[in-house]
Amino acid sequence: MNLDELRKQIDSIDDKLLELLNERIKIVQKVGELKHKTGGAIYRPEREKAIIKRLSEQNNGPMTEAAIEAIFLEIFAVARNFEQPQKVAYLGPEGSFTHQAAENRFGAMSEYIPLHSISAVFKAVHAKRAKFAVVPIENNTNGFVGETLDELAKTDLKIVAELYMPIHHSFVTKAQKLHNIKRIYSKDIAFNQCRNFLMEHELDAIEYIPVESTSKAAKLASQDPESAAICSHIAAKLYQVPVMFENIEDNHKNKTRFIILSDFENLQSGDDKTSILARLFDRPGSLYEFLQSFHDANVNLKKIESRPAPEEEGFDYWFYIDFEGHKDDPNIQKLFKKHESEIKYLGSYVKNG
Ligand SMILES: C=C(O[C@@H]1C=C(C(=O)O)C=C[C@H]1O)C(=O)O
Repeated sequence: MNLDELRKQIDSIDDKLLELLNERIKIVQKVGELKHKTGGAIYRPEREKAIIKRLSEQNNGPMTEAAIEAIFLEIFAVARNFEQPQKVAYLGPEGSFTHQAAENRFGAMSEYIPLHSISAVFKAVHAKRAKFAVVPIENNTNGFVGETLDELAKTDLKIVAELYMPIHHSFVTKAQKLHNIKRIYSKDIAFNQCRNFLMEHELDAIEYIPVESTSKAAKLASQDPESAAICSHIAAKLYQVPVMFENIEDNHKNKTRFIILSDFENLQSGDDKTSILARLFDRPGSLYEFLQSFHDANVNLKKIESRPAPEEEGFDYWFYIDFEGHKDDPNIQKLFKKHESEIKYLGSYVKNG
């Protein structure tokens, strides 16, 4: 078959796909009307997860599970906007890794509000200027993000989803040759994460200019042809600076975990994670006794991080804890009842890593 014939076949499949997508959206709109009457949440990650799982199980290829997920996450994100326009606040600026994480879940059609600090992102959702907040919570090289933990201690918003994103850095420049570059813009952390690359390319002797974000670095590099930036792919695209080298980070397993918060709670998906803050008395054995209850309830702990409670008197600590299961699981309900006065519930959400 020749190219024209093959393309004709593609066109006719696209016609059918479009018709089916329109039919799907019409039904989604009816779901939206029902939710509007009952006050139900528009974003239902546990339902989306179930759809992807069902499709992946019956899939005969050549589409992979990752391909199914990529396409359907965008379909869901578009669909939600037909139930109600979706506004998403995230830690900016535009082109940041958090922006990438937000677009992964909320797609091309949602409205995005970049904000300059994590606390501003929380505030925007409290003030109902946005429905969702997207912020980083931890990175496998740099640890927990303190400002996010502090905001979690104060907020009534709930974590409704998590996602892990590989953090890749690109070396971008308008210069034609490496030896024409006189300075490099980036964020402190990013310079650190790319040390080997900088040394190997003999770029360790030129000027490094740290700026507050990697996307600002890309912007500066777009205005200065004798410079380069270390930034994300999305920032390079945004400011139209050519990529000279990709994936220049020392640790290719560099990953950041992001959380999405909103003003509703998820139902059980069967494969959930729950996050809490536990405020424990400053006395011997209090953490041990608290964790013993998790063991007794057969709950698998995933993470624990201590944090001084800033507004409390004395030396009380908050412990941020992630564990497997959902708030409505009977064993976890029992555990919550037993430790009611010590626990601040932060949310149950589909486990993603
Ligand atoms: C249509 C719904 O609303 C949203 C859109 C979905 C979809 O496009 O299938 C799935 C879950 C929700 O995030 C629903 O809740 O079923």
